[in-house]
Amino acid sequence: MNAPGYFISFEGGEGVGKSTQSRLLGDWLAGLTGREVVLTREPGGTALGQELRAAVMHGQDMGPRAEALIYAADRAHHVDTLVRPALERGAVVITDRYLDSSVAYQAGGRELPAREVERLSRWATRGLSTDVTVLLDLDPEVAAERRARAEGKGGLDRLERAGIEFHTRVRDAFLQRAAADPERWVVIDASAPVDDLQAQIRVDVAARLGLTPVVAEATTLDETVPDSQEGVS
Ligand SMILES: Nc1ncnc2c1ncn2[C@@H]1O[C@H](COP(=O)(O)OP(=O)(O)OP(=O)(O)O)[C@@H](O)[C@H]1O
Ligand SMILES: Cc1cn([C@H]2C[C@H](O)[C@@H](COP(=O)(O)O)O2)c(=O)[nH]c1=O
Repeated sequence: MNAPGYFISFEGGEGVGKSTQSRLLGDWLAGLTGREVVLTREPGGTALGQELRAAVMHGQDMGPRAEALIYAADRAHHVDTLVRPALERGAVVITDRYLDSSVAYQAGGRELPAREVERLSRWATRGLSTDVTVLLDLDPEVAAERRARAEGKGGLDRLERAGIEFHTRVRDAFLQRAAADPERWVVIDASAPVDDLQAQIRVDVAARLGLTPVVAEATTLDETVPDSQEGVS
């Protein structure tokens, strides 16, 4: 565990519901734990990260190694300036994508060697791992339909343009990584409605972090019956 804080990531393809579920989980964990909750994302969780995001997703074409290095640079700066300081304050940090995205996209998708891609990110982050990673697993074609329906969605970015075979390799890479480390990963079938997914995510994340149902129940009771009203009939 990243004591004194908790570090949680959401992973999966584009449009699978990561930001929707991150927000809902953040609101719930703030109430449950009373801790500061920091919602962030990669790439683009910092001001420098937003510039790197624009370059890697909307800029000039580039080879897989340049792409991997830009994502790693974003991650290094994100961890140094935002994630680690927040964990040291005792916050719950929820990031929409982290290191596993690099292994899934740059190794699975772009077919760079997975060990090298992972080593690069471990070096960039000085070995900071998540406590829990939630994989929202969805058929890439279903996710693409969801994104197309989303209001205000512009044209496709560099990664979205990579094609169905690329996105199928990305999905398979996420599933393989999750299967290899079941203590860290929670795998959710993301085709269900938003509220059903959130209910399942809360149960699984609380269990992984050791936030037991007893704690959840006590929080609810405290909210329902404030101390000042105890004994009032
Ligand atoms: N369970 C769901 N069922 C149907 N639609 C959903 C579900 N969850 C999210 N959506 C919708 O799908 C779209 C993408 O959701 P969201 O932005 O949360 O996904 P994301 O994984 O963060 O996307 P991106 O990778 O593009 O940032 C939004 O329009 C959202 O309202
Ligand atoms: C962190 C990270 C991301 N990517 C890809 C995955 C997506 O195509 C975009 C990010 O956009 P989204 O709005 O968060 O879906 O970048 C990647 O290839 N490698 C990475 O390490």
